[in-house]
Amino acid sequence: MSGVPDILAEVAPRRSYFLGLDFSTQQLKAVVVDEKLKVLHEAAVNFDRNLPEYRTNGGVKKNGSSITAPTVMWVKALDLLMDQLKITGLDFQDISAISGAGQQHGSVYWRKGAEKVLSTLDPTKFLFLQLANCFSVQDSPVWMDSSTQSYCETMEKKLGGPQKLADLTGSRAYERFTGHQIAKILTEKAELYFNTERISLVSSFGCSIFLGSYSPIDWSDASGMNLLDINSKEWDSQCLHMCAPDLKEKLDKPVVAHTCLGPISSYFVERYSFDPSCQVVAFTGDNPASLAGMCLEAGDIAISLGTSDTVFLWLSGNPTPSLEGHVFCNPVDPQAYMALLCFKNGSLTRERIRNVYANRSWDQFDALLNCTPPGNYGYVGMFFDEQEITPKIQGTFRFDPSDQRIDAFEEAATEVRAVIEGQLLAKRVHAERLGFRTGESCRVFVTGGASNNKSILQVLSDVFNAHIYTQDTTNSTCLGSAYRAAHGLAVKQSDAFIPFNEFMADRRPNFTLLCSPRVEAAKLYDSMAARYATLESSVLTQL
Ligand SMILES: Nc1ncnc2c1ncn2[C@@H]1O[C@H](COP(=O)(O)OP(=O)(O)O)[C@@H](O)[C@H]1O
Ligand SMILES: O=C(CO)[C@@H](O)[C@H](O)COP(=O)(O)O
Repeated sequence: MSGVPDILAEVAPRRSYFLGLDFSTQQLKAVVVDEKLKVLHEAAVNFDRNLPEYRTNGGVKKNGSSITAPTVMWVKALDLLMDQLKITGLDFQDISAISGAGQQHGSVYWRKGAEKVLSTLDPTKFLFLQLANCFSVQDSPVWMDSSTQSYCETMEKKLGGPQKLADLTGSRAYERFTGHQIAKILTEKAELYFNTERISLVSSFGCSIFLGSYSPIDWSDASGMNLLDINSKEWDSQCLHMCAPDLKEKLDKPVVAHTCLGPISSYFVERYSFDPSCQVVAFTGDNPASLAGMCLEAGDIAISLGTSDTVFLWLSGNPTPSLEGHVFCNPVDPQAYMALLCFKNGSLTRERIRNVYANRSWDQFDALLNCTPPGNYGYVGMFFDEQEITPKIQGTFRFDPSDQRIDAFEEAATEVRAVIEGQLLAKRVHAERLGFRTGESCRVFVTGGASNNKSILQVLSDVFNAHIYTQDTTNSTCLGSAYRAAHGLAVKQSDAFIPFNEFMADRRPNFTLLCSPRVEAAKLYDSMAARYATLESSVLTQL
């Protein structure tokens, strides 16, 4: 036993379930866990497939470098998701607390008067019909957007350079970070900005619907805006003023992520028979929630292979942000931080190559990957279909064994192995720059859609020379949200903060060892990582 009192049993002697949600790029997902935090139900609504009327591709709409998603689509997805959960036989009365997550950095603009609508929703009607007119900006900018370069330059310049901004907010200026997206809306659509009474992140937008009033933004997701002082955990007034007037009021005070914000809105009580005392715990970013779902410990590294690929780890002690990657406030420990690297060209790039070379089939893709040896006979590829984040670069770069740039590989299998090796070597090279050391004693925890693919995971194991672990569900974001709901409720019922790792001690999820590194392949990737780093630098200097 951990010595932590079983607060869940004390507060809720009957069934006590927890609902975790994830408003991610391509889908809205949910997981329900029981009092032991074991998964009972999972559900998902895919935006392209289940809501074709919004005409998204991969959950988003592209207009050059501006990338958005229709805000009301996420609301309609929630209507569908709740109905899906209902038909699993779930009794919503059993849910003691809810939390959730959202794709990071994306923003939602609530029109003046929208909170009134939120708090007086008619339970006989769908949410999307009632909230359709509540958004002053119809299409929310999302994390894939890269249209705010000039705003980024301005902020870095005014703050005394990129490192100064990173020291303050955890990151240098990034185009997808919300402060710059808000500045762009003010410049291009001022009347919409002035008609906005509240700006939410995707996470706090989802939370607001469950609360029936505006939810504050939690510290962890707030760290992805270039607006929060990650040391004081307050908005930085200089950064706010640089982006837009009255922004402090439109954002409200950020809160620590485990905050219980209040009971669920009467809409959900009346429409779905939730218990009126069911608590809503602040939602956070999808990567922070995933860190909670994987119960990461110091020394472990997590890799999420979702729409984006991300690499993240728990940071103890004082944060030392650099010009690459991000430092976010930790979602489960108010004193700690997490480091994150984001790669925009993740699953969608792999999918494109699968569609062209492997007949849209992951089985055929795997067969091609497995018929080529580690090292790909010396061929290397970098595939940045969209402008990459780490590092900032776009285009396709293929090299032969003597490092000469070539236009195409001769074999489909070479292209397939090149995309996987290139993506995974990039993760290793950039994680090492953050101070991470690969090696047999290191454990890599994987999650996200592509972590279903064992052939890809074997390459990951060899490239990182590390053992690869997965959970029973590849959806650690939802799981982390459900854990955070349970933890937030326990903290509310307790007199003192309960460390998350202690709280989870008797409830930790199962991890399965899926792949172990092969000695010869791992050796080969040591030298290939150095070669990849040199090739990447040469590409960057030639831009
Ligand atoms: N067997 C597989 N091999 C490789 N990739 C896969 C496989 N199954 C699903 N995926 C990828 O998973 C992606 C979705 O991952 P997910 O974590 O659900 O994304 P998000 O949370 O960003 O919406 C899809 O774009 C798909 O390419
Ligand atoms: O921009 C980032 C992190 O900084 C992305 O990781 C988004 O948070 C999207 O997440 P997925 O939908 O790919 O999980």
